[in-house]
Amino acid sequence: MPPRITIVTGFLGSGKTTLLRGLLAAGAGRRVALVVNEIGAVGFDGAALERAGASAMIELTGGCLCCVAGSDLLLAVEDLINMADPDQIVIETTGLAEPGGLIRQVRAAGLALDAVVTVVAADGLEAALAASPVALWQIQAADLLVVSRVDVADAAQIVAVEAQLRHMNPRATIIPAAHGRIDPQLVFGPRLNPSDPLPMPEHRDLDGFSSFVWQSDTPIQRSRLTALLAALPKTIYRVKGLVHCGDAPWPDALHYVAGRLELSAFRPRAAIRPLNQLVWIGIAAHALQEDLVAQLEACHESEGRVAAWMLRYRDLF
Ligand SMILES: Nc1nc2c(ncn2[C@@H]2O[C@H](COP(=O)(O)OP(=O)(O)OP(=O)(O)O)[C@@H](O)[C@H]2O)c(=O)[nH]1
Repeated sequence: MPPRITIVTGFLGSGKTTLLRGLLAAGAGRRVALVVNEIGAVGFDGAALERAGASAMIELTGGCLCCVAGSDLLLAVEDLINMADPDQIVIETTGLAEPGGLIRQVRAAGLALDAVVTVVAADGLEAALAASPVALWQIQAADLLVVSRVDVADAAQIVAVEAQLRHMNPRATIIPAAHGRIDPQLVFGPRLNPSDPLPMPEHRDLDGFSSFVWQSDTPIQRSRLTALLAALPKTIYRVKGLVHCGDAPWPDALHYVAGRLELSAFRPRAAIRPLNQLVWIGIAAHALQEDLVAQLEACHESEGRVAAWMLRYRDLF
């Protein structure tokens, strides 16, 4: 049997990867393979998704699949079938994807599309809608709307967001989720055969967003980095990656979404080099690259502290 396709979309940092990790960890009752599309030239979500139980995974980095011809996607789907013979293939879009383009590509390839699932952060809808028209198109294209971060949003906020979503897309089922913990049957059970996408306005060149990657091989002073992130201009919407801080042996996974920062210890299976790898995404982010890189370089630990850090943790490298 050819695998069935589910598209998981949602604006930058809305919780797509977290949802997938939750679904995989819960055991979807089927072999699930993943195509993960990333805007940045470096992908970070793959390792965590493989650990969560994906039967196979292909990361397509450096741009949005919806903006280019379908060959990359179709090759990835073919590869996954050869690698793992999955029952279900989930395509995780970038946060800036226009899902209509992908729906058309999947249909044109004769693949069976079960559902378009759009993730919306309960405390992030306003910022997403203000940042790009794509956020609304993603909501309108959904068969299922998963409202993430209900564990941190307050009850009134959740009710208000659900009402807004119902207004924007009356036909979609709305499912609340904390850390992606929902019954996989809710996502993989229904075969909804999504309707053909509405013709969307022109969507090109990521609608003014751009990205750059910053890498360095010197540990960072945590307080300086958090101060830098706290003072970021609003046009930088999403930062993600791994950093080694001078106060810890292990890297931290860094997630910054519209002013909200999360740093959490991440135990890698092998040493990570370069030590710091961050993707920066925002409106004309490339224009701020030089300035931000200079600020980041100034976050490095001093030579003396780097030497002490290397000595202390040398067995790990
Ligand atoms: N508390 C809480 N945090 C969440 C939840 N879902 C996602 N997050 C956090 O939100 C941030 C972004 O989550 P991701 O799952 O990486 O978002 P994404 O949509 O895959 O991000 P992009 O691929 O960059 O667009 C991370 O810091 C997550 O830990 C949730 O349900 N509860």
